[in-house]
Amino acid sequence: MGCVLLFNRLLPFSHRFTRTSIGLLSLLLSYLCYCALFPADTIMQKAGDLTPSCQWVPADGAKRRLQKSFSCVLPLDARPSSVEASRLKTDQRASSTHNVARNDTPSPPMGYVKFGNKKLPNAIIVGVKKGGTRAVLEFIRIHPDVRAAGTETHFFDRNYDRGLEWYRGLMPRTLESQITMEKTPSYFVTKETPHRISAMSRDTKLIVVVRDPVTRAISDYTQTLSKTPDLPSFQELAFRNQTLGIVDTSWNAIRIGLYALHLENWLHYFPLAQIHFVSGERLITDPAGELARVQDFLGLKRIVTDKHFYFNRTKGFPCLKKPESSGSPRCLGKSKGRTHVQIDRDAIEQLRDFYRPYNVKFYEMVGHDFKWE
Ligand SMILES: Nc1ncnc2c1ncn2[C@@H]1O[C@H](COP(=O)(O)OS(=O)(=O)O)[C@@H](OP(=O)(O)O)[C@H]1O
Repeated sequence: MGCVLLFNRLLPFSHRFTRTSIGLLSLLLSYLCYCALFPADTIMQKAGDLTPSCQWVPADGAKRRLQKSFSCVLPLDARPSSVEASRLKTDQRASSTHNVARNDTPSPPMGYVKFGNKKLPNAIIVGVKKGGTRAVLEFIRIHPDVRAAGTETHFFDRNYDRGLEWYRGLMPRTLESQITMEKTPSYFVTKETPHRISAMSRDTKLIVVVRDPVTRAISDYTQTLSKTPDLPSFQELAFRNQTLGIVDTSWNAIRIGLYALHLENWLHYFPLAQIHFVSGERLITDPAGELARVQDFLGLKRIVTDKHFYFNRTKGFPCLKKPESSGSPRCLGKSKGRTHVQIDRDAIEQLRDFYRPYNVKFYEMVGHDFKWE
């Protein structure tokens, strides 16, 4: 400060005047460059932008408008839970201090900054339909190091032609330390999927939630019936000839349960160690135990524990406890944990006999007895 005063005294007035002019001129030039480089709409999200990639911003002050546009578009499962909300706040703090953004697009210097990058998934829940895949995804995404696409992408079975960049666009933004996940249960039974996932990355970790194939088939049928009330009976679809006990393996609800056959296809592309099997039954009786194994498999610290769950008697299933920060207890939606259609005992016994050799083979392949009897 002293130096500046001394310098000012020593300099003649005209010099100071020139120096001030140069200073003002350079300030003006910097401002003009800034406006040219970052026009308003690269900083402020357009009000009409309804793409799912719109950034979620915590509701404080002027940012509330953006949150509104987000919640209008995304399905409930895709919205960040209040746990995720507080996590995102932490993420944002972390990335602003470390200046993490190694983005595909240049980061805006201020305003509504998007943090992290959209990455291709490191781990995918590939099946099985009606196994409990939604429960696993919703439970694991409580973990601060996991972020997940809310909806099923069906990239590797129905949307493969759209390309990997389309797929990446569906993913949430993550920091370097966070794992990206998605779940699409039909992958497990789609022939092309293992090859396609391994072409994306041979390091992708795979999770399969398996459940007694007979119960799974009934659950599958119950779901289809809820959408198509004039469906033929379960027995009519499950058997070519029920008297002779000939099962119709072309019916998807039956075919999906032939786990050993589908797994064989996956093992051509992935080592068994890269596939983790969750027991759909234990997921209901001991969610914390199953989640501990999932976290170990993903190389995560065991943060999701029994403290996060309570058994909801009305629903008859484990639900998520009220997070510490805010929000309310969360159970999965009505389509999860439905009352099943009643199927006669004989048909069930016939299906048990049918699946037994496939189940035994599956237990041998994965080295675990799931005890579906
Ligand atoms: N905590 C909790 N809450 C509710 N439901 C739970 C839970 N854990 C596992 N399940 C079982 O998940 C079954 C649905 O499986 P998916 O999520 O894989 O179904 S889907 O393929 O995505 O349609 C669903 O099947 P149904 O009972 O036949 O409806 C449930 O049994």
